[in-house]
Amino acid sequence: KESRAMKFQRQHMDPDGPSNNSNYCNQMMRRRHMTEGRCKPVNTFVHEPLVDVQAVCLQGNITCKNGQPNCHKSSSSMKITDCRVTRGSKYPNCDYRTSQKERHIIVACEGNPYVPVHFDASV
Ligand SMILES: Nc1ncnc2c1ncn2[C@@H]1O[C@H](C(=O)NS(=O)(=O)C[C@H]2[C@@H](O)[C@H](n3ccc(=O)[nH]c3=O)O[C@@H]2CO)[C@@H](O)[C@H]1O
Repeated sequence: KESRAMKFQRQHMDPDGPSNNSNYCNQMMRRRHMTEGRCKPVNTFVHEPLVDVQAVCLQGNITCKNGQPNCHKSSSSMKITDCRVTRGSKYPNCDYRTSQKERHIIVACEGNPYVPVHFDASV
């Protein structure tokens, strides 16, 4: 069974990216298995080293969207790509808009070791 930490890495880590091709999201959402059963509506990939994203768990504590107190905001902005499903997208042919950004990320952390398990938002 996939751990929550590994699920976070499968869904949100791509240190080697970004590739500024407009098909990045169409390819990566499939490759990382987020188009099975439904087209995941929104997903962010982070293009920073895993250790840097794991270090966010040690940074500023803030409240998550779901009210839990275990979210943390990165102190610096990070290279990310937002994937958002298009209006014309029809499962199983999931179609995404690819948007490259530099944002502070907000992740929820859990466990021992205390690592990212959920991507809350970018600001
Ligand atoms: N505090 C917590 N502590 C611990 N765990 C917590 C906590 N909170 C939730 N989980 C858990 O995480 C799991 C999960 O999948 N949550 S999810 O909201 O649906 C994920 C969102 C995110 O993947 C994506 N998104 C969204 C915005 C964006 O900019 N970029 C972007 O990628 O969209 C998804 C839907 O919004 C679920 O099991 C829940 O229990």
